[in-house]
Amino acid sequence: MSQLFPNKNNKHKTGLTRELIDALVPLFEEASAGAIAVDTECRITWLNQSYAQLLGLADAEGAIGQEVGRVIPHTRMPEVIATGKPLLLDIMEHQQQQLVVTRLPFYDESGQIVGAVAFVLYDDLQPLTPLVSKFRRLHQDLAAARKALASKSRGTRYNLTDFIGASPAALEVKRRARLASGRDVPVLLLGETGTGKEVLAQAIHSASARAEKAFVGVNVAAVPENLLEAEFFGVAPGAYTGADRRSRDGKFQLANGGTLFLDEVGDMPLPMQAKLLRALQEGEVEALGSNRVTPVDVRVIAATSQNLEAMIAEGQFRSDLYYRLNVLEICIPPLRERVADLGVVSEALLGEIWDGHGRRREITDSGVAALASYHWPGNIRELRNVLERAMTMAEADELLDADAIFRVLPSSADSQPAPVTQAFTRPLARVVAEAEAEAIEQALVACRGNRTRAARLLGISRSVLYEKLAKMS
Ligand SMILES: Nc1ncnc2c1ncn2[C@@H]1O[C@H](COP(=O)(O)OP(=O)(O)OP(=O)(O)O)[C@@H](O)[C@H]1O
Repeated sequence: MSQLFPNKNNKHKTGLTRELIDALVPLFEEASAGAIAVDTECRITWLNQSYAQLLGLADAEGAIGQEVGRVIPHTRMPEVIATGKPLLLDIMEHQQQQLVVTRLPFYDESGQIVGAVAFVLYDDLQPLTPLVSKFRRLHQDLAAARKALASKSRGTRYNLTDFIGASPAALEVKRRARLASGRDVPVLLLGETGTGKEVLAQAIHSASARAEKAFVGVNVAAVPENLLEAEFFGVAPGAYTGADRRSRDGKFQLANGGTLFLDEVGDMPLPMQAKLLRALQEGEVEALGSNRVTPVDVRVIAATSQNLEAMIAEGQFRSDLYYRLNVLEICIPPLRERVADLGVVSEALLGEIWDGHGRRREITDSGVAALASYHWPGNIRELRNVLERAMTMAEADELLDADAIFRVLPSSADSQPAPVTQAFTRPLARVVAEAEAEAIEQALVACRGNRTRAARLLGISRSVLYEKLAKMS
């Protein structure tokens, strides 16, 4: 006697009997838009007339004995036969129409699969539109949430396109960052505060072979000296007496397989420098209070705004650690040295700020020129604050022009670069080169980075401008 469910070991007395099937199949057949049955070799044993019509067949008889995949290319009947499991609700494409199908396996009394039957429940998805679009929306939300979660668990928010800038200096930074992504070597990022060292570290990780693994950042300057070792190498269970006897992973273990970002590495005390060097040389760490070493595989990206070479000369930084960290060095220039980028960076930042505030603002050329008059000791972080203040202070729909910028710009007295202590007389070629570089930068600012317009303004050809820019970088 055939059944719709297996009856192995006689445990399930509820398998559908032939009588029930005989009663149910006509009911289903009548209610559905088509019905089909196949044997264990996936050959069609039965096909009703309405399904034959739906499939565009001249008659049902002609399909009997044929392999089901030849008649219905997207069928999943072979899967039902292979797994013995029903597919209760599925959407199947057939000649550009979508059919809602239910497929059930058929068993004999001994629990052997003998075939499968399928019913087309709907051949018109119109009535299901609200359900289907809700499903699609939920699906999209799920995919977006998964993506956000994955990048959060990896600890990164930025990739290389987030490092804004098109000046020769910025392009060189990006070129070196791309190089760093392709090589699994330590990187040292040098730059003043707010120049984007963390942005770049994350971008390098995101474009590297370790991208799917963790990016773990630690700001050395922010961790009290006596906690640094535990922070880096973790704590074994029971290492401390008192309340917290549990073990805790250190940043090295958390970053295993991925990237460890050591921000403000110049602030690391000498004893900790020795321990870090050992961990990097040996590729293993020992948790505090443990006598076991654990192998770790981390790629280190270190960053500092300090002059490490001067610190080495003063005995404040270990030269062996410096050479270990500085396999590939990337110097990020301060904003005042790439004023040609002020326009594009401001526009990008205004876009970001706008996302948070709901009001879009544009900056005018005179606004950008006003920004160029400032020295930007806090670099892009400071520029962001200034633009945010300018946006808040501006009248509704007011463009950010020079007036709007000067209203919020710190006074230039606070920001003048340190006086240059140079001999007054300098070689003429140098003076000319500096004047030329200044003229080019001013033209680029005036034209908001548009090189064709800048070249026209300078009265030189575009190719000569490119040549000069390449020499300047
Ligand atoms: N080139 C850039 N393009 C776009 N945004 C940038 C860029 N550089 C920095 N920023 C923005 O400026 C802020 C500071 O960047 P980040 O934290 O990477 O700087 P940092 O050099 O690591 O600073 P610090 O040394 O103070 O930690 C962030 O909001 C970042 O998004």
